[in-house]
Amino acid sequence: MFEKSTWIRLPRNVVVGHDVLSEAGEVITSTHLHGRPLVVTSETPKAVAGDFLLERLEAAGFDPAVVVIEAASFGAVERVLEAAETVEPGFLVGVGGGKPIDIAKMAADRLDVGFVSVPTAASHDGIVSGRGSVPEGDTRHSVAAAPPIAVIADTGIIAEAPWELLTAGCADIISNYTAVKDWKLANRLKNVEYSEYAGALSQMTAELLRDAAPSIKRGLEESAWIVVKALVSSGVAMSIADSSRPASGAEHLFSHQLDRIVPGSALHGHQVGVGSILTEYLHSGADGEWRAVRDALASIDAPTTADQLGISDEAVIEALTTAHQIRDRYTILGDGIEEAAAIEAATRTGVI
Ligand SMILES: NC(=O)C1=CN([C@@H]2O[C@H](COP(=O)(O)OP(=O)(O)OC[C@H]3O[C@@H](n4cnc5c(N)ncnc54)[C@H](O)[C@@H]3O)[C@@H](O)[C@H]2O)C=CC1
Ligand SMILES: O=C(CO)COP(=O)(O)O
Ligand SMILES: [Zn+2]
Repeated sequence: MFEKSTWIRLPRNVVVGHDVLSEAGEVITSTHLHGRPLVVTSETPKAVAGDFLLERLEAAGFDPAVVVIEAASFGAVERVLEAAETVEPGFLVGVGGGKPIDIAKMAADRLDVGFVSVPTAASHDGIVSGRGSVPEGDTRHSVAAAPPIAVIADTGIIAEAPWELLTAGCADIISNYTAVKDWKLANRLKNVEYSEYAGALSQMTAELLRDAAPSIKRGLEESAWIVVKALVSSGVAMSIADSSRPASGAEHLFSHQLDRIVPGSALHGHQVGVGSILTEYLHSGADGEWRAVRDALASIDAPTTADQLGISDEAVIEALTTAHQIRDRYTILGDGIEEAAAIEAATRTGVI
């Protein structure tokens, strides 16, 4: 008897383009979300988009409230839940980079209300995904949550964000190459469930972005458009898989470990990009495809070395040799690699 079943939860409205934040009231109304919006944001995103969004929501007849968070932590989720006790929101809106969006997503899930994603930077592929990524002690959780009901990505705002945030988003996408390789490896060696559709979509997204690299230029709104579309596509792959596996392998474990060892040194996307060079080397060897990964990163101006990340060689080696401990996710790192092997990989690829 056939007993398999699956739920694929995807956003209903994905609205991308110039000045679309002006239409926020209309976009949200069309999703049939009701009640008070609770806007979850951080300081800069509030200034560049949050305050304007509050105005637009009021103009559309909503009575919004706002909570400002600083970090991606379970404590921040609790702060939003506390704010929700008085606001009694009908839905949550995450405005910002990956951190406020993840917090709003997880808090909405806990409150069992809808969630709207308003990225102010194309810096990560959590814009659309049904996951939250949160550090806790010496581990990093990939928390299941509902994906946004609507995404409002204003390319005017995103194009004005610092260029580094856009190159970080590109690198987060380029890292899909190695994430998919790790996922396939885990399927072969550990019988981890693998989705051909999610894997193919994730890989194709990285390929399309690599091919579009010549059109991705500083200060060009068209570039924000290209990158946001790729981030949406990558997030959909995670929703199809119901896991961050299509977009997060050993290169992400490496980055999560750097967040612990040298917190705040570099952007998530930049760290996973450099991690991808290293793990591609571990997958395919000295004559393998690590140069293609490095060149793809360099072509969009993303860091390819520890120096460019602003991270010491020692931190890179420590992160690479301990990344497998971050979570129970089988990757090319297996049960851990020897320090000598890590030094060899980092030296041969020019990362250190
Ligand atoms: N849930 C998921 O599937 C995914 C989650 N993530 C998570 O997202 C986070 C990384 O995202 P980031 O956006 O790099 O972090 P972030 O939210 O800390 O943003 C990075 C910086 O950009 C600033 N910023 C954002 N928009 C700006 C604008 N328009 N102008 C000027 N500054 C602006 C923020 O204030 C912050 O200082 C990590 O915690 C990562 O684990 C990343 C990928 C996928
Ligand atoms: O960053 C992610 C995908 O780009 C997902 O993060 P996790 O590794 O926490 O699942
Ligand atoms: Zn990522």
